[in-house]
Amino acid sequence: MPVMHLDHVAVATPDLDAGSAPYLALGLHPEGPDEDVTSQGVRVRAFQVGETLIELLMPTRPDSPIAAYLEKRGPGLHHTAYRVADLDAEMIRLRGEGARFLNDVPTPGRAGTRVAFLHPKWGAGTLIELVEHPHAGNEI
Ligand SMILES: C[C@@H](C(=O)O)C(=O)SCCNC(=O)CCNC(=O)[C@H](O)C(C)(C)COP(=O)(O)OP(=O)(O)OC[C@H]1O[C@@H](n2cnc3c(N)ncnc32)[C@H](O)[C@@H]1OP(=O)(O)O
Ligand SMILES: [Co+2]
Repeated sequence: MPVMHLDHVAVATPDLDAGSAPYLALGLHPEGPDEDVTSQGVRVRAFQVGETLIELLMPTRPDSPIAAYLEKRGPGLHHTAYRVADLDAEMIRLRGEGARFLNDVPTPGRAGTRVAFLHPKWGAGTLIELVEHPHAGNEI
């Protein structure tokens, strides 16, 4: 089995600057400019830690899942995301294992990725995301 990589750990925050303070103090630097991911209603600021990113997520509209999360639970850890080579194949495989995806088909994520989310009940209390990065032969 190939080793699976932790793509990112996402943290919900009402304010990217306030949410950045601990990571800046730790000596991390933002990866490029903030990015709006309109399909999810979030603005993302990413900090690289080894092969993994810490992604701060701020809601950009009231119906954003992050707005709902902040309302219910306040700022904090929101999800973990795992890198897969072929998201469509992985969704079919996991559905065969009884997995419950929140989206029927992959949706656009940050940095040209395609992503899919699994229900927190299936994730034993945590929201899990799968991420496919663009690669050769996969560009539109
Ligand atoms: C930018 C992109 C990228 O990576 O590139 C992103 O990540 S965008 C990241 C933002 N996008 C997303 O999160 C999209 C997928 N998320 C969603 O569809 C939603 O947020 C849900 C996960 C379905 C939760 O919505 P909502 O709370 O309205 O649904 P619900 O009331 O049915 O929740 C079901 C149960 O899951 C719990 N729950 C909700 N959010 C949770 C979370 N983040 N971690 C752990 N548990 C969570 C609720 O408290 C509830 O538990 P109880 O039943 O025990 O009360
Ligand atoms: Co994510």
